[in-house]
Parts: sequence; C-alpha cells; structure tokens
Amino acid sequence: MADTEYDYDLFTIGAGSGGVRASRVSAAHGAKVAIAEEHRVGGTCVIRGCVPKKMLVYGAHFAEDLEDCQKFGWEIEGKKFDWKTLRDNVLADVDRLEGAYTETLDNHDVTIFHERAEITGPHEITLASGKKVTAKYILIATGARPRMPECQGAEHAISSNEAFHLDELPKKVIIAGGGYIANEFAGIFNEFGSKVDIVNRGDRLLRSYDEAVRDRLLQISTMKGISFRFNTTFEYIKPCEDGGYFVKLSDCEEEHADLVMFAVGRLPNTEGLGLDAAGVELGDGGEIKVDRFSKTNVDHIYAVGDVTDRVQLTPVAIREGQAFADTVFGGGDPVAVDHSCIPSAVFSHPPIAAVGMTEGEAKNQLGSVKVYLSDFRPMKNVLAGRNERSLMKMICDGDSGKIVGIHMIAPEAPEMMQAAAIAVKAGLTKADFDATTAIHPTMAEELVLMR
Ligand SMILES: Cc1cc2nc3c(=O)[nH]c(=O)nc-3n(C[C@H](O)[C@H](O)[C@H](O)COP(=O)(O)OP(=O)(O)OC[C@H]3O[C@@H](n4cnc5c(N)ncnc54)[C@H](O)[C@@H]3O)c2cc1C
Ligand SMILES: NC(=O)c1ccc[n+]([C@@H]2O[C@H](COP(=O)([O-])OP(=O)(O)OC[C@H]3O[C@@H](n4cnc5c(N)ncnc54)[C@H](O)[C@@H]3O)[C@@H](O)[C@H]2O)c1
Repeated sequence: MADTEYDYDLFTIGAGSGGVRASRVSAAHGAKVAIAEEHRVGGTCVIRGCVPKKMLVYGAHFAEDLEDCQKFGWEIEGKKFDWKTLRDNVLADVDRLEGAYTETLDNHDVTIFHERAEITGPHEITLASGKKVTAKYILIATGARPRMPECQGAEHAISSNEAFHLDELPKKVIIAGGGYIANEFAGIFNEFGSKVDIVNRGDRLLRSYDEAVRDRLLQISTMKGISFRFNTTFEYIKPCEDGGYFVKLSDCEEEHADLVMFAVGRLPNTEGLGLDAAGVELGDGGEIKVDRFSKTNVDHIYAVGDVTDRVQLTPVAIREGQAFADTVFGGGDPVAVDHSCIPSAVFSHPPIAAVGMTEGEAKNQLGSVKVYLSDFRPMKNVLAGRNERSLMKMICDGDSGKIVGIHMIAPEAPEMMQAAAIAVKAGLTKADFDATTAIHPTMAEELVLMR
C-alpha cells in the first residue's frame, strides 16, 4: 500500500495492548507499518500489569489451598514459600511473552524501533536516536503511568511497576488507594504473609462496583487480616535506619512500614509527545480526546487505549486498536468500539466480577428494578471450614425482565462472569436464565437458580 510521499502508511507510538493489535492488523490489511517502544514490547499488560499480576495472584492463592487441603485429607509437611522463585519464574515468562509479541510484529513486517518517539511535524516522528521518519497516519498508543501523590517523601514509595521486582517481601506494607491495584496487591501481599494496611483518601473501595459486593470484599479482607483506613491522607514518608520507613498519616501517630506502595490511579502518557505543536486536543486529565473512531481533532492522528482514558482495560485497548486498523486500512465501513456493558474483574482474594449497571445505577436510571440475590458459602469453603461467603446479584428491569447487571464476589467469579456477560450483552431476560438447566454442583448454577 505504501504511499511514496511518506516512509510509512502508519507509525504507532507505543507497543502495548492497543498499539500492537493496531499495528499487526493494519499490516495484515496491507499497510507499511512502524512502531516505537521506549520500554518493552507488550506494554503494561504483558510486562507489568495484568499478566504478571495474575501469576502472582495464582501464587498467592496457594497459601489458602495449602491450608484448606488439610480438611480434604492432605498432609503437607514443611511447606514454605520462596518469593524469589515465584518472582523469577514470573519475570521469565514475561520475557517469553515479550519475545512472542515481538515475533508477531516481525512476522507481519512491522518495523520496530526500540526507542522513544515524539511527533515533530504534521506527519513527522523523531526517534530518541535523532532519526526522523514520516507517516501518512500516526497512532498514539502510549498508555498511562502510575500517579504518584504529592506528600513529603513520596519518592520513597513504589508503584505497581516496582512491585514485580522486589528483592524481598515486606513484613508490613502500607498501600495507598482503594481501587483495582490496591485491592489486588493487598490480597497478594497478605496471602504471602505481609501485614497489609490499605489507606484510602475517599470513603469507599472500588467506587464503580455494586455496594453489596464491595462491602463483602471489605468484610472478607478484614477477616483475612488486611486493615483499612478511609478518608485518610499521607503527611510524610521518612526513611529509617533499618531500610524501612516512618509513615505519618492524617489520622494517627507515626508508624513503621517496610514498604509503601501508591496505587491511586493512572495518568495518560501525553507529555513530551509533541501533541501541542501537532494541535492535538487534550481533556482536563491530560487524556487525548477522540471521536468514536478513535480519531483526534487532527485528521490523520488517532489514539487508542489508556492514553484516551475511556476504559483503562486491556481488552478495550485491543478492541480500539483493531477498530482503528479496520477503519483506516480495512477498506470497509468505519468501525466504532461499543463501550457499553463492558465486563470487568478485580483479582482480589476472593475476586470480584461485574457487568452492567449496579443496583444504585439501575434504580437511578430505570423506572422499576427487580433484584435477585444469592448469598451462599461455596461447597469447598464449607468442607475447608473457611467462613467465607460468596455473593451473586442480578439486576433486572422490573417491567421487561431484561438483565441489566450481574455482580459477583466468589472464587472464580471472573471465569463465570465472562460467560454471563454474553447473555447480558445480548439483552437476555431473567426468564431466559430460568429456562436454562443448572450444572450441578457448581457455583455458577446459582445464576440460573436465583429467586
Ligand atoms: C498492575 C496493573 C494490573 C492490571 N491488570 C489488568 C487486568 O487484570 N485486566 C485488564 O484488562 N487490565 C489490567 N490493567 C490495565 C491494562 O494493563 C491497560 O489497560 C492496558 O495495558 C492499556 O493498553 P495500552 O495499549 O493503552 O497501553 P500500554 O499497554 O501501557 O502500552 C503503552 C506503551 O507505550 C510505550 N510508550 C509510551 N510513550 C512512548 C513514547 N513516547 N515512545 C515510545 N513508546 C512509548 C510504553 O512504554 C508502553 O509500553 C492493569 C494495569 C496495571 C498497571
Ligand atoms: N483487574 C483489572 O482489570 C485491573 C487491575 C489493575 C488495574 N486496572 C486498571 O488500571 C487503572 C488504575 O488502577 P488503580 O488501582 O491505580 O486506580 P483506581 O482508579 O482503580 O483506584 C484509585 C483509588 O485510589 C484512591 N486515591 C486517590 N488518591 C489517593 C491518595 N492520595 N491517597 C489514597 N488513596 C487515593 C481513590 O479513592 C481510588 O479508590 C484502573 O482504573 C483499571 O482500569 C485494571
């Protein structure tokens, strides 16, 4: 396809979830494509997000399984956990995945520049090495980075980026935040035996999730030994001689922690990209403003993924990347991503998963709402003597019976939710679920047995 006026048909900045998909598919459509990556091919999800995080979640969960298995007749003598073994195995798999992503791009003849890129002219990109290239279209897929709050000594805190590389596990960790990352890492550290305190500036965890499910996570996490402080801010973090820190929070005396981690949201990577000079419009939070086809206000510049701060999830970035490639190089009608009814999960201990409206949202938006609830102790927990109850909630339009939301906190909730979300997205009703025979004995059967 290559337009001889430019070096490339497409130049993508950022080889993460969105950028890699967009580049690979554009190349498959016949475009001549180059991509720049300043860190590692694969981006946040593969290198320091979803994938290594989920492996740590698996690793952490063995702590409970090894405890519970005794009630199932197993005797485990001399069990011990070695953080460095898990860490190094996870990092090795990340290396493997980086290789696989690089290979995919290579196989599609996408040129990879392993360096930072910046827009320096309407169609010009300058690489850190000084090399300049031109492209007919530019795609910004630079993702987001951890937001580090301002407090005295904030530079002593780590973010999720560093959490994957720790030399040793902290005896005590204070985690700032109350969202996805704070709850996921609280579960991980707690299962490995660290004392975990979550400190949230606001008054609730996981704001966008249904209240009943959030309350259940708080209750179970507290039972497991995680402490929570709400409406609390950091005053200072000071290093102390033992390699740890003295931490002063707004509501209490100075205390000691071995590690402080900030997980208070992520900021779009839009600085130093030449966006001002290129005339690309940003929103109040520094995110790139785009239309439903991911086009910026500049006709040949597009943006996908976290940098647009629509929904900061990998499958969304991938869909946006795919839709961009199909729109610009696919030769058919433009494709917009449907951002409604996106299922999501928090890989806490136990995990949360949800799709659609919470009960509160449904009550605000619909005339009449019917709520079905199943509050049960999973069979495995009963035998294990684990006093941990699961919760499933189905929210329906009271008039039509259409399911508008499902919310769960249960072992394997994300696995169950992926299937349930198809039904919700397809607009099925409670009657459709009722007409489906249960698979017994499972936790998922609760979905078709709710009264
Ligand atoms: C700890 C953690 C856990 C997560 N867990 C999940 C999960 O379980 N499920 C889920 O769906 N989502 C999860 N996410 C979110 C998910 O990782 C992101 O939504 C997703 O990676 C966004 O993809 P992206 O392509 O927009 O950006 P990224 O994957 O961040 O890729 C952007 C890339 O651009 C590069 N870059 C930036 N600027 C430049 C430049 N100027 N030149 C060259 N390269 C540049 C960066 O180095 C980066 O590699 C998690 C995130 C974190 C931090
Ligand atoms: N399982 C997943 O899909 C997954 C996992 C991790 C991250 N992510 C994505 O990454 C994004 C970023 O995650 P996150 O957990 O950093 O952000 P988040 O937006 O989920 O949560 C931020 C939390 O920090 C609190 N907070 C803000 N400022 C604070 C301060 N100064 N001190 C203490 N608390 C403060 C907020 O009240 C909020 O509870 C998520 O929004 C999500 O889209 C997804």
